[in-house]
Amino acid sequence: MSYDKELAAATKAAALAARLCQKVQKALLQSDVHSKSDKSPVTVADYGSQVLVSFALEKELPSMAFSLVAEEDSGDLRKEEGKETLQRITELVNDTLASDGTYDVSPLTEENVLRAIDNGKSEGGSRGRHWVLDPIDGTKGFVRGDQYAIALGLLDEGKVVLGVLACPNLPLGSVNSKEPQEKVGCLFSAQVGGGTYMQSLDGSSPVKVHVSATENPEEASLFESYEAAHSSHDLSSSIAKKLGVKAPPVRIDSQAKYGALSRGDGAIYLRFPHKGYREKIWDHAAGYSVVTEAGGVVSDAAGNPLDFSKGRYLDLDTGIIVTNQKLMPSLLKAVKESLSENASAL
Ligand SMILES: Nc1ncnc2c1ncn2[C@@H]1O[C@H](COP(=O)(O)O)[C@@H](O)[C@H]1OP(=O)(O)O
Ligand SMILES: [Mg+2]
Repeated sequence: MSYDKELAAATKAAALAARLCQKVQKALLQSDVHSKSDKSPVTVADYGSQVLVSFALEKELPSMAFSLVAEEDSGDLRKEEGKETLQRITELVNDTLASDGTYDVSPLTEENVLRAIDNGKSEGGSRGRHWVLDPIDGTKGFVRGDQYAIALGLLDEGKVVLGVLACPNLPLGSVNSKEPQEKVGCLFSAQVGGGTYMQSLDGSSPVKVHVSATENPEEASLFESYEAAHSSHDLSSSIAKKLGVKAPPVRIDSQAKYGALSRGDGAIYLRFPHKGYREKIWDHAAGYSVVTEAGGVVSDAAGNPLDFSKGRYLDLDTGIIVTNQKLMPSLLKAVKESLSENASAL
């Protein structure tokens, strides 16, 4: 089965949302120290991105039954204290739609905006089709001026069948390059059985990408979260040592890690959240599709495949590990040993 139409729609939707996020991040980084500590720009961009994805998907695929599992809901915006934020989101969404020019529509009202956000309330599950969206994945990176992603996947009968990752700050060349890179802004897209493609966010033609083919951990570079609060750096350091990985870990925010891995910038991604954290499907669905279609393998720490059919959360054994097919057996062995030796690292 082909998901060409859905993939084209998802690509348009994510690229449109990325424009809005870029606008907000630029203003945020130019603002003074006082307003940098203000959390509202990221809130406005988060909601705004969700509105544009929801709006664009409905416009592009009017005949598809619409279900969206997304991170934000409109509860806070419907309260008195959310009024000003709602106004700012509505303005930003309308500005982005007008400057983009793809959709010739009259400006959205605040009620349209609230409804578009609430489209994201679906619970997902193992039946039918569900879009899965993280409107800004990696909010900490977004605020710091680093990496973040707009991550959109599609589930069909509980399986991820396509994924799009818009990474506005990811260089088109390797993240390991020592040369300064002028071109930034990548969009990765994948559908089941169709491979993974990367294009520049400003619209170059897509090129097919593959994960690294290395069988030698000494040559492999390893990705992990920038934020130590999101994933145990101690545990990944112990795993890297066991495997014989030589290079220091590369720390990147968001699902941009999956994108960079899918084109072979690194060969391993380790994610070990601290005890009690529950992974959400929108934090992995798009990245999972992009990496697996590029030839990679994604599993939990026990080697089980990820199950996206259980609703908004992933039920996992401990962590998420990603690499190529050849390295997976030795990676799993190192993960199991390190987990039993360092259980307290989580
Ligand atoms: N305590 C936590 N442990 C693990 N992940 C977290 C935690 N808090 C937030 N996250 C989520 O981790 C993801 C990004 O992590 P990283 O950049 O480290 O890969 C984001 O989805 C982020 O949420 P959000 O999407 O709201 O930023
Ligand atoms: Mg996220």
